[in-house]
Amino acid sequence: MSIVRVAIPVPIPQLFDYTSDHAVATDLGRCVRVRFGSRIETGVIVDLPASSDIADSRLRPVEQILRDTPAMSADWLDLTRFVARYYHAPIGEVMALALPPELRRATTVDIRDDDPLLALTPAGHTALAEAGRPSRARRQLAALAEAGPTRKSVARQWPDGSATADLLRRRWVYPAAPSNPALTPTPLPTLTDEQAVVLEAIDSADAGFLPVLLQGVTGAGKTEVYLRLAERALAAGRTVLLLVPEIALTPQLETRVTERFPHARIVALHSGAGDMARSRGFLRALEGDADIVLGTRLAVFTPLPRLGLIIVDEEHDPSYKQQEGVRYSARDVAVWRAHHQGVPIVLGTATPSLESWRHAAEGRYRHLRLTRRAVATALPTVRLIDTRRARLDNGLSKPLVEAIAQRLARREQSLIFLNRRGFAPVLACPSCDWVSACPHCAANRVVHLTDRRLRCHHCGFDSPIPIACPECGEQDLQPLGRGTQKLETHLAERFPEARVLRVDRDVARSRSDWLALLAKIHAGEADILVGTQMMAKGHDFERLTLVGVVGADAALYASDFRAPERLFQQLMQVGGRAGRSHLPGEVLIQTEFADHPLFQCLKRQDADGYARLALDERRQAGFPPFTFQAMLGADAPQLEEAIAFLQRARDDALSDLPAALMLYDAVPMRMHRLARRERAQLLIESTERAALQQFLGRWMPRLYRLPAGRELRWRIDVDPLDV
Ligand SMILES: Nc1ncnc2c1ncn2[C@@H]1O[C@H](COP(=O)(O)OP(=O)(O)OP(=O)(O)O)[C@@H](O)[C@H]1O
Ligand SMILES: [Zn+2]
Repeated sequence: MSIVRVAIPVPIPQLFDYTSDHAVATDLGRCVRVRFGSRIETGVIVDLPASSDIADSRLRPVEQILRDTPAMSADWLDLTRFVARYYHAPIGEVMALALPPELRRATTVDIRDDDPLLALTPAGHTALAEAGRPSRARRQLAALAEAGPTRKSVARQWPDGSATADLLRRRWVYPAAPSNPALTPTPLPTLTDEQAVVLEAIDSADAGFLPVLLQGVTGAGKTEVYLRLAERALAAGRTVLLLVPEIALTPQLETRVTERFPHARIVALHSGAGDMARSRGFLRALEGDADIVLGTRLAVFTPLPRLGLIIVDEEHDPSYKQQEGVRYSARDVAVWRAHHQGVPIVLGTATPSLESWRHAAEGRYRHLRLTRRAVATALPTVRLIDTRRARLDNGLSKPLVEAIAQRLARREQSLIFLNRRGFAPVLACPSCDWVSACPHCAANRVVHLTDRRLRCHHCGFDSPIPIACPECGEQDLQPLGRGTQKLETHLAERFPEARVLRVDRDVARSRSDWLALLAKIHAGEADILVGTQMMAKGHDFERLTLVGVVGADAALYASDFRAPERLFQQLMQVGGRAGRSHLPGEVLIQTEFADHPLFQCLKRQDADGYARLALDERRQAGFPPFTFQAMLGADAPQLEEAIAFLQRARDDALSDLPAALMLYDAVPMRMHRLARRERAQLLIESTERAALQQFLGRWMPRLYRLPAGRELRWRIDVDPLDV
């Protein structure tokens, strides 16, 4: 009988011991079914210790070790352990997050939904030419070379057929795509001088961990650099992990990658894919049956034997940070993973996060740049329209209206960026104090005119728009402010001849909606686009030459210290959609604060200038990246209860607080009520990351033992984004 130590997806930060009569060393990393309380759970075997602290008589036997699926590799176990340690999350919860749903449910996943043709890789041909020790694998390889591309099921029937999996593992053979004449690689574009320099710099670097910040202006051709790097990794028989911030960006990228590498095995993983597809992709990667894994944040947990390169596109994007459950940053985890496996990682962006920019400036990351666009001869010109002086007609200034009219006349596209969906952010009564507040959140409900409802964008609660004020009966309720629906209506009235298309989460509800919208825009079936940040990223529309920005000022003076950084990144990105091809682009930004340094940097499109400026401010204020933070959050039906818990946590911390640490007061969160729960926070700050980590390591176990009401929930967020 042996002891099996298991990580189980429960919110308790410990591992659990079971016994097994037949566990063997190769079961390490395997999924296992165990009884936990009265339930059966799927866990992962993380250790096979010689003994347990718990008496044998009290240990339960495992129900079943799932040997049909391969064990998780040691690398993968290290990865999840690191995430649990760094983010102070229970290891079982990290594994539950990292494992795909069907594995957690222990359903069988058939990853072989086809029976591929096997063919020799260049490495296979080399191996064949070398006079190696005769082995089953080499005999099978020779047979395959002789026969030409052969179905896997057929090759398995040959005398040395059992070595087929071995050949795949060694990358001597690969599943050739079906003989489809369309599947020839697209011709390579000639690299720009700057692209060539960047590739040279990464190539000439020693093999091993190499973090690169690739700062390239919008339209500089960063994707081409990624593809060339991937090509090299594939040629060396290594795999590539490519992360993107949004599901919306995966189809386009997948197409580009497939066109470039028609014979590579590409796995796309994102939350929009079904459970089964995700599970299949994960297992294929685990079994070494994927060359390129492409996906959003969660894909960072894909097991990848022979990992050779990691790319994080739009590294500054806040969606890399998970905001619930295990609050990890996929970008930061990716950097750790590259370091752990000793491979290069490329963080690409036009507007680096201040964290990454500082790492680069101080030499920890290699800073490579693309300063010119690949196709277009110039970056768009940026003009600021001072709305204190201009008269606005329905929120639009004269220069912006004229610029749109010009584009219409030239049959080019315009994009008006307004990062607020709905018709108006609030409905108000002119006669009394009534506003369309959400009864469950500390927020107003948004007027949605298309389906005539008031909807909370935080908890989803909605109801029909009232005909009269619920408080005083006034009939003339006023929608205040402006969202994309209202802007769309105005633009359609102002330009009756134009085809106006709104692109936000209300119209693009599903992935297929999105794809349909994108296809429409590409086909030139829209003249004026009204879009939220969904439109800001990554897209490349040939005839889009004007970007107008309205209603962006609020972020300048928001209480979140990161709001201006995000605004700058967003506006640079959305502006970067203009004039990417052969037509020159123009960006018009309406603002009341045209003299603000942020807008001045935008006007010059000076991401470095902005980074210096913002970092100076952060240094003076003692904010990250000059300090390191963790946030203890608590929520409960009553605010007092949440605060009281944090207060107890704070008192506990004070007994053990190192000098480098600073503890703030327990306070209500900025949005103190969400979905009927009151929320409070306690911020911990340190000038040294290690000191913060050590403290959290001691403090967290004590937090689990603090008295707390049944309704109270708490969580820790390391490197929080919203403070
Ligand atoms: N060397 C090249 N020769 C010709 N065209 C190129 C070259 N490199 C890139 N392109 C083209 O330039 C356009 C912009 O490239 P890409 O989309 O990779 O830019 P990007 O740097 O990722 O921009 P963004 O950050 O704005 O998304 C694309 O249409 C791409 O096909
Ligand atoms: Zn709500």
